[in-house]
Amino acid sequence: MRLVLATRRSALALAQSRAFAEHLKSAVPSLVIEELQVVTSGDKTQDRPLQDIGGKGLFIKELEEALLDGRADFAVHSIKDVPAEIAPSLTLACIPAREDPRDVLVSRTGAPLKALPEGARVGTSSLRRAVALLAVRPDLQITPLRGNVDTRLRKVEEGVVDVAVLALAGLKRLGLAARATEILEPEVSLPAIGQGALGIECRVDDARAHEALAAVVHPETATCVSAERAVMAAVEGNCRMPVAAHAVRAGGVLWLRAFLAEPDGSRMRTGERRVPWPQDALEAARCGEDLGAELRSA
Ligand SMILES: NCc1[nH]cc(CCC(=O)O)c1CC(=O)O
Repeated sequence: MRLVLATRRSALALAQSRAFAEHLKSAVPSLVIEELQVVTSGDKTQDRPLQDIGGKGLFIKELEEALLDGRADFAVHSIKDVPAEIAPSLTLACIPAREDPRDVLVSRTGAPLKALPEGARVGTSSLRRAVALLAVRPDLQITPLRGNVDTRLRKVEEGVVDVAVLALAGLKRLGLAARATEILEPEVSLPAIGQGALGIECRVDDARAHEALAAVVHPETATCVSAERAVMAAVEGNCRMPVAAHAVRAGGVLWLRAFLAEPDGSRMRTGERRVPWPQDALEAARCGEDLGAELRSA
């Protein structure tokens, strides 16, 4: 069987798409995977904060078009970039095992968060990361920092910022984990919804793709991501609201933590749920919906 994989062209997108393709091929040896590289709207506007560009799904729209017009059979996304609602004839058929979901600091001097000098410039365009770090270190100066992982690392080296906040998963996939100077535990920086996980999207009615992708579904990750994404849907999360949700399996329990704040970082409210491990993704989603509704109305 032959399937065409659609991917963005950034170094990170190619690394994770190719690693996923290898993983899928080892699970389904008869599979031949071809790669289709697609440029998305999100890739064309590296210099502006995403929340100013507006619009959801900036990193997936053109990939979805390739699926809809049959140029590709499945698309590999960082599920963090996939909005709550996707095109009706498309589905997230597969969530494979998650990479480390934590954020990290890359600081030029190597100083950890606690030891950064007063007023240090922290590069991040993520409202979630800004809110989390300012809660611990209100003196820090948050500076917008977008672009691919290598661009952001370079801005630290050049001294444009003193420190950048990145996803450890992205660094690991690029073989750059050694650049992290501090891992931020979820207690300090609660990961983004779906961080570290991939989402594989295909046509609802494509039985061949579904059958192949089923071989690499990771049920535990899928359950956690389902709970996290339900928080996003319930708070009607858009890029202007700092929002985080992170679920883990702790023995027989799903432990879901989340926060929501106003766009200016004020009124940060946090919440959590510990429920018996859900039977399926739907039950996990109900838990996330419930927590999201609580945060929204708080
Ligand atoms: N915001 C962009 C983005 N989307 C996905 C990742 C990599 C981490 C992941 O796969 O969740 C990154 C980079 C980052 O946040 O540093």
